[in-house]
Amino acid sequence: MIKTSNLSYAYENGQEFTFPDIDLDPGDHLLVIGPSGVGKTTLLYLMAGLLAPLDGTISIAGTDLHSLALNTLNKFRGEHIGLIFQQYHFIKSLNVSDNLRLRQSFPKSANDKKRRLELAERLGLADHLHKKVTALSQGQQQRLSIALGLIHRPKIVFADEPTSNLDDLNCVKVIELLKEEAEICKSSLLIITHDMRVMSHFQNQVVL
Ligand SMILES: Nc1ncnc2c1ncn2[C@@H]1O[C@H](COP(=O)(O)OP(=O)(O)OP(=O)(O)O)[C@@H](O)[C@H]1O
Repeated sequence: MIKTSNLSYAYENGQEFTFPDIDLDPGDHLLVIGPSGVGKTTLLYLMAGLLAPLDGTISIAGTDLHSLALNTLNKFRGEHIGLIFQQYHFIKSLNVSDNLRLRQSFPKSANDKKRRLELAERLGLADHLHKKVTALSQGQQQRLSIALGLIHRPKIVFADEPTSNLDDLNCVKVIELLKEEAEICKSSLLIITHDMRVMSHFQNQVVL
């Protein structure tokens, strides 16, 4: 499902990174761990096609990501990849429900209310659907970010520190939800973390 080969990246200031090869089958889970600043988020952005590699290749479901034209790449990402960002990407003028509905409508038009309610229920957001996103607590915003990454049932889920703002109870809930969703959708799951609470739940780990 995901295969990287000889990946490297350089920021404009000349800071360079080389990454170990990753080979993840459909339904597999992988944790990418390592100290702050080692390039974990950079690797995730490369695999999601948000950054272009200096060298090397990334293949997702047999498609060479960086051979795609920008429009096709955006459509491919929207359809197949679920991104759970460390920094939230919400439309601040919309409420929780409308943020989820907007994500459902891209790239294909879909308005699956049942799915929104089910996911909101499982993430403890059901009572907050009509709140502005700016009125949510940090933990609620993180759970909304997770819901936005999963709402369209992507084949691959990339999650960057999905539990960092969560208490122990919600941390376990989120890990279980990510695993359950991955199981139901046969999705591959790649999580970046340095949260010790997450590490014990996944055997397959790569250290950067
Ligand atoms: N847009 C950018 N321009 C220049 N340097 C950057 C940029 N983004 C990140 N970096 C630098 O690249 C390095 C790797 O950043 P990255 O966010 O990938 O690390 P990380 O392992 O995910 O860190 P953390 O665990 O703290 O989130 C850091 O030194 C960071 O300052």
